[in-house]
Amino acid sequence: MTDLLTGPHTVAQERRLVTELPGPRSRELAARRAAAVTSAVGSVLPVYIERAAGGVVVDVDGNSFIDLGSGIAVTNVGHAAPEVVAAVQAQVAAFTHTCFMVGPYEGYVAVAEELDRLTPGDHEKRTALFNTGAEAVENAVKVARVATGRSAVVVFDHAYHGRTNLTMALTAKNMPYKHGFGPFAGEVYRVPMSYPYRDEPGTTGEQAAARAIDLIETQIGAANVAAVLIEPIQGEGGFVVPAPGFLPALTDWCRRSGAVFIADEVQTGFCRTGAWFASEHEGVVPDLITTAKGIAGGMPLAGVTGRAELMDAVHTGGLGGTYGGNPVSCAAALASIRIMRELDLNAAARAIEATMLPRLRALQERTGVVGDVRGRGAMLAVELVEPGTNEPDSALTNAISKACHAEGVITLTAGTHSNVLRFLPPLVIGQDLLTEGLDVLDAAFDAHVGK
Ligand SMILES: Cc1ncc(COP(=O)(O)O)c(CNCCCC(=O)O)c1O
Repeated sequence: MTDLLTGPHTVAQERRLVTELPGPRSRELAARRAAAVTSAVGSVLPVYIERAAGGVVVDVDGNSFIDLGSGIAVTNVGHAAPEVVAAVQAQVAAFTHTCFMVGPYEGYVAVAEELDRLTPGDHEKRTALFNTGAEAVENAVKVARVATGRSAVVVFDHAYHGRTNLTMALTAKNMPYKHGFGPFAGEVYRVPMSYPYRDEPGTTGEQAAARAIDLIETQIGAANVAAVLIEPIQGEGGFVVPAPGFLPALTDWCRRSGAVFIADEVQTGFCRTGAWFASEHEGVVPDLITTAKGIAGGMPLAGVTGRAELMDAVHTGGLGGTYGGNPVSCAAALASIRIMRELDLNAAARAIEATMLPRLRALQERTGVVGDVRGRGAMLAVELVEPGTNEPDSALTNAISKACHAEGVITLTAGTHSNVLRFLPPLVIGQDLLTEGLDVLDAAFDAHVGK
């Protein structure tokens, strides 16, 4: 566990509340927001942020929060990591944008070399860079369709892949992501996920895969499948870790049927789960892999990396976009990857798991409302249910999450039934700060369970 980030913190690594929440300046900003920003965009916290570093976020009224959300699995290297800041400052002063499709630059190539090197598999790879996870997923599907000449895309229950038209079609949960935004893109087919907590007890990964494959073969036709797209650990769907054997069985089927296996590692990538990519935990080598979030220390960057013969099957000019692989984001990514390597943030994520899992399991023992504890590395979750049942308890989940916010700890929820508390701390968070955050979580459970 690294206590020291990558240089002196610009913000004290402490939880400290100095006003009521929200404080006066946050309240002023909330009033301005109501008059300027659509209510269609929500926010989890009632406060407005002024600065952040390491594992701490400070609001405009001087309140310091322990961050167990990392801006939804983005600031893996910590907020405002000094090396990232320095790299961004140098690049932004050199040039901010040329459009790689107009005037190419080394940073894009260097990030592509890193992604080709770091992603699973020792085959020849190629990369294309974009801005957001949804954009990466959209383009991975484009590549798979051109490379196979097929159109069907197979996705899973509880999946989340983005908010664009195609990625809404790929995403499972209706509210808030899809409701009212149809019609959605066609040729998208959903099959059951391996969800050990909610599957028939004892269902193996192989059995769950056979269930999905039977539906693919009987209702879609293997020869029509361009891609099977899956998150190795489902993120917004509730940190669902498939049973061992599920992912390898799906990749084997893809190899046999000529479909492209796409791993969506937007949320699981870049040391988050204790490996560079979550696919590695089961020895899975994706044909294509999408990345974003943790790649660039908070700067917007996303990528599709995959087998050279698949990526290069697309005609020149078929992939691109104005900002894809922005040079400032690429500089941030190269600095972030250097931090991950030099600080061994894979080991840091595994150390976070070793600290957190016993505490989460103790909550399960003590409270009777934790139906499941799951995840890998620093991507962990508890699924909350009514005592003695597996009935989702979204109200309790929301109450506990908000109670943590009120005590200066940022937590996030997830799940198809909104009954999952998920934890995504920066991988560089100090042990003491993490432990203090878990103490606040314990107290929130005590204050709300059984009430
Ligand atoms: C696996 C996986 N694929 C794709 C995406 C989409 O990435 P973008 O960068 O948000 O487009 C995500 C983004 N997850 C957080 C969405 C938050 C929200 O919009 O409410 C993901 O987790």
